[in-house]
Amino acid sequence: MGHAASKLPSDPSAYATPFVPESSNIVPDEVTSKWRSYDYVIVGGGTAGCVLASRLSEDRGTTVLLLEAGESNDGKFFSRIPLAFERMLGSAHDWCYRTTPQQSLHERTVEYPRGKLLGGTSSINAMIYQQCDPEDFDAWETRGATGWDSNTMAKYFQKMRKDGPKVATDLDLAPVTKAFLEAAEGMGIPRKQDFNTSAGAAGAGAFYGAVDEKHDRSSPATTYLRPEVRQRPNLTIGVSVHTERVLFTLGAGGSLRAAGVQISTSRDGPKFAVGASREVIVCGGVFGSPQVLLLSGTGPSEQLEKLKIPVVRNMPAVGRGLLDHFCPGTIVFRAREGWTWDNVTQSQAHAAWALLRWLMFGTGPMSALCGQAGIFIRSDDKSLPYGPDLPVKDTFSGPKAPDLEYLIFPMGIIDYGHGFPSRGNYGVSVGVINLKPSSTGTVELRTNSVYDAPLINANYLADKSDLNVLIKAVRFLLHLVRTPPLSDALDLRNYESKPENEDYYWIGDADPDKVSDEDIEAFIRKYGQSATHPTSSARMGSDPETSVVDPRLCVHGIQGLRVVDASVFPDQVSGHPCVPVIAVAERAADLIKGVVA
Ligand SMILES: Cc1cc2nc3c(=O)[nH]c(=O)nc-3n(C[C@H](O)[C@H](O)[C@H](O)COP(=O)(O)OP(=O)(O)OC[C@H]3O[C@@H](n4cnc5c(N)ncnc54)[C@H](O)[C@@H]3O)c2cc1C
Repeated sequence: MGHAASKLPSDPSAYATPFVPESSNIVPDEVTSKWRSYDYVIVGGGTAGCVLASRLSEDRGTTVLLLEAGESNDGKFFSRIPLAFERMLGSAHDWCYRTTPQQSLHERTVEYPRGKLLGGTSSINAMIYQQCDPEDFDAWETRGATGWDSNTMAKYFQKMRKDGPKVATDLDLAPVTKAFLEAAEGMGIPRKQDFNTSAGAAGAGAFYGAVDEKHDRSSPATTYLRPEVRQRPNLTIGVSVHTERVLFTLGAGGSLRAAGVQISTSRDGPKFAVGASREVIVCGGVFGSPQVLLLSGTGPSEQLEKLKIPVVRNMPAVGRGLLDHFCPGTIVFRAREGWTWDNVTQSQAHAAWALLRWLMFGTGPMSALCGQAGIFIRSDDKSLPYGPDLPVKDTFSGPKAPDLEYLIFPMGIIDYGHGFPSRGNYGVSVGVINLKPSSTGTVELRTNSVYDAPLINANYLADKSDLNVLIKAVRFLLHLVRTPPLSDALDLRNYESKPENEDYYWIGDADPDKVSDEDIEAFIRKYGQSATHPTSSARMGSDPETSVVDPRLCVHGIQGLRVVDASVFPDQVSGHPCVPVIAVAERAADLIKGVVA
């Protein structure tokens, strides 16, 4: 039964059974029958996990246990402030993953922030609210994800508007952001009032934010798990607890069934087990979910055998097919005084005043998004100045969906937020994002412990097409920033090639008609980063060789085990993935409840 008395317990003895593990992941029925048990055990209280915990516990006769490795989101001040989300990055509430050294990036490792608290990455993200392009979901359906087409997803986008994150539609914009949108319009890119309609993502406009009426972050943790939901007697939420592995029982004819999970609060601390009479639902995110599956013996057998993990089922696709939105870092353009919001990063007095305004009135820069606006275009648009015709693969979701995004930040952001222009220097920063990459990466185990981060090889730019599309995209941006009225806001040089004393305003200072592809390529390789939207490491599909879960999100060949989070995306989305993750979890809840077939 769920534990009504103590909410958000961090001691597993409040809701689980002490357990002495053996090496096998398969446990006899006489052992599992002694465990404390819930109808559903959800592994990972992140974006998707919060949605499922809320929906599945709506029926008071159903017991649900949600297990989150991080702490509660309550009282995390910087998580609440829209403009200050980056203060959460690198904190105790970030898993602080990094990629393995990337061959294409001079062996650099790349940061991979992921939320480690209730709400998961939706508690540390930039709060951009975007449903992405309807063609994304029709492409999923075509790829074998039956039942996930755009019409179906539209119903869940609608449903989440009621109980999910609140949506702010009129957030403040800096003058330079407005100038960007006008310049884009001047180049023939249609202006968008709302990215969340059936018209799709292509166009230029200000983003809506997952921000509530008080201008606080609004996330699955603050909405689906609002206080009255947390008080439900049939819902137990365990925090600061790692799920180490799923445990299985064998049924008639050797059929495998997920029986529960093994959990702990530290590497060497005591272990506990907890049973799931109906299902274990893994919502650990794009790195956490494949890690838990691999530790449970469900993954590529040769990888598991090397780490002496007993193979429960050989599943070659676990941790394969990772897709990420890659960008050449943030490109900083020298701006003139008065157009940007640099004073928030450059002056403590200004930052303090902005914070006070946010606290007292919910207004001012702190109440606005950091990534304020987006320009979504297609790399095959012949009307736009992309420069030399470099070969690029057709990875579009459909005939209208974009494959490039320009994300506008109204201040100088150097080296991915590790620095800002000094006082008196101003900047506007742009993330140039390849939305539909061809290169795929892997998530593998480093060790056989959940306390060691997995090996994440994003494999950036392995396919030349991904490099070419970004070279074209950067050249287009260099043209765009020289278009009025944006050009009035900026103070750009026009260098033909990289200057001797390269500074953080390179490559923005490059002449778009003269800079070489090689100079742009060198910039991309030197500064390239993740746009932090990885997906597809435990893909949905019908073939167990190339996918992990079927279209009902059930793990192939195992009863009572599902995966629900960004890892199941069959392909990348042409935009920001958080809202699609929530909609996927909404539909998963209906699948589990049997409301839809
Ligand atoms: C810096 C940043 C900014 C972003 N900005 C945006 C944005 O503005 N808009 C947008 O749409 N998207 C944005 N994203 C992406 C988006 O937030 C994610 O794609 C989405 O939240 C992922 O949801 P998820 O459920 O797949 O995983 P998560 O939300 O990461 O949930 C996984 C949860 O599982 C827990 N967990 C993992 N392993 C275990 C284990 N073994 N035991 C117990 N618990 C475990 C984790 O702690 C976490 O809480 C951003 C991402 C980052 C990092």
